[in-house]
Amino acid sequence: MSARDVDVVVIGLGPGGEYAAQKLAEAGLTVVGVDKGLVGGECPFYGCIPSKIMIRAANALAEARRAQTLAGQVDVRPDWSLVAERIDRQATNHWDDSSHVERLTAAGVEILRGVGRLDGPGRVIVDGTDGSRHELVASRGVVLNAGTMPATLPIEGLADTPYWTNREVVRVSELPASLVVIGGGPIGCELTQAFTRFGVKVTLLEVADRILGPEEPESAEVIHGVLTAEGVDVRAGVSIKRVTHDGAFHVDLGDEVVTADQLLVAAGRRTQLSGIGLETVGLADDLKVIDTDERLRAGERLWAVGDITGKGQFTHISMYQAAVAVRDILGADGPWADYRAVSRVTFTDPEVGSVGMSERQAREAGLAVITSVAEIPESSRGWIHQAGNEGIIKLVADAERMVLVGASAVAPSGGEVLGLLAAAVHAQVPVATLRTMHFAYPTFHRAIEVALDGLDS
Ligand SMILES: Cc1cc2nc3c(=O)[nH]c(=O)nc-3n(C[C@H](O)[C@H](O)[C@H](O)COP(=O)(O)OP(=O)(O)OC[C@H]3O[C@@H](n4cnc5c(N)ncnc54)[C@H](O)[C@@H]3O)c2cc1C
Ligand SMILES: NC(=O)c1ccc[n+]([C@@H]2O[C@H](COP(=O)([O-])OP(=O)(O)OC[C@H]3O[C@@H](n4cnc5c(N)ncnc54)[C@H](O)[C@@H]3O)[C@@H](O)[C@H]2O)c1
Repeated sequence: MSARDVDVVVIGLGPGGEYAAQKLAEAGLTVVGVDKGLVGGECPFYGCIPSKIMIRAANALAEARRAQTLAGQVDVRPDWSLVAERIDRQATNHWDDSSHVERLTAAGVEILRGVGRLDGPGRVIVDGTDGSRHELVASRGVVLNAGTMPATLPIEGLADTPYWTNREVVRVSELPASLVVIGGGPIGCELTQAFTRFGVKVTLLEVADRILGPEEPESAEVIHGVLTAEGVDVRAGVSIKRVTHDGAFHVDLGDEVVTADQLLVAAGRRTQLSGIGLETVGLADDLKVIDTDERLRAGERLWAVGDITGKGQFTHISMYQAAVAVRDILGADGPWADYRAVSRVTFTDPEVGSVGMSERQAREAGLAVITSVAEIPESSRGWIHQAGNEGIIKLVADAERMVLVGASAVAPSGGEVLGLLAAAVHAQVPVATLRTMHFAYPTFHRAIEVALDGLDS
């Protein structure tokens, strides 16, 4: 078969690949997008969107329960079928990617369904799911957006059990009475709280000495406390020896066995780069993460975007990087990638928003660090809010330049409060300037003013 000439091939149409393919086609380039699964990737079908629909519903239940202490009796009878139906019909269209395909096709992107692999600089072979085979030569180059899969854990017995990952949990139509969650990262914490609020008895197992390891210890402490108060059995520092299944799951912790109806493994992600032909473009064939420069270039006529770049496994990172790669491919003059002020939100309640460096990272970077923490319940808005007012604002400043290099906002709508702090870190606004701001009364973000005051002490 003779190779076909195109301008760009995008392998993997997750959020970043989808964005790049659409923008490049709209700019007039000949673009072929390749995906072996659902066009749109993890976020719309198995990640952000379905999980946030669960969380929205679970938070509505929590607010209804809080109403009892603030406003009067409420009869709360959770009904998961509303959540399952919303995910199935509204969010994923029964896990059908037609709307994503139509959007790309309308922009002029040709979609090939199948496995794509590199076959030299600018060259791609696609083994189509329909048995077809395509050889493509991309004159501008290839954008790689191969994304991640749930990590598999080498725990004895686990692989022989029908455990859930994020792929299965988004399809749950009936809730179990009890659930063990392995992994206290964002997925584990978000889903633990959502299921708990729907009445599931959840045990959360974390191997590290605390949940939400990369976040500030103060943030993790708030979430640990909230989950525990809601009835979750949170165990940090555990070592799982073995898992068995006989209708129920039995998780052996050495000195104790935890039993539940279902098991969710949310212990990180793994890239899927083996067999993708990295060695044909001069890269090692066993890479777990692909190194990129500030233009997202990974090699000759090769750009890499998204989870595979190791710069943060977030939809907004993937799309940010895709925009940078598109600028480079179209010959623009930047701006190029800058990761100083990456923001992220774990959508527990309270939400954990953070931006830039943690205190630990700032110290490890050798900065002259000063920090300050303000308590949300002690703010006027926190006091008014009462039930569900847990949270903190933590600021991390470089004392030499007196600018914020990192911050956390753990609060009701903490992800929204974070916006102000993200702008401050991104634009390196002097602390002195932030202190002259008007902080509307009584908002949650007004607690930032208190934390700014604390930076002197
Ligand atoms: C439960 C959960 C909740 C999450 N919540 C959030 C959130 O709230 N906010 C947030 O920012 N992020 C969230 N994330 C993370 C987010 O989903 C990912 O960071 C995001 O999808 C970006 O991934 P990506 O662009 O690298 O590619 P992915 O979305 O992983 O997509 C990669 C695509 O590449 C395809 N592919 C792979 N290899 C090949 C190949 N060789 N040939 C052809 N196709 C291939 C796959 O089929 C897939 O469609 C969540 C993730 C999970 C699992
Ligand atoms: N709101 C968001 O933006 C959001 C939500 C969910 C996921 N995500 C993205 O998806 C990624 C994957 O999420 P995740 O929570 O699966 O991964 P993670 O890597 O962030 O956390 C996994 C957790 O599992 C623990 N773990 C690993 N092995 C274990 C074992 N054997 N026993 C017990 N605990 C174990 C780790 O110590 C860690 O705390 C995240 O890093 C994040 O970037 C983002």
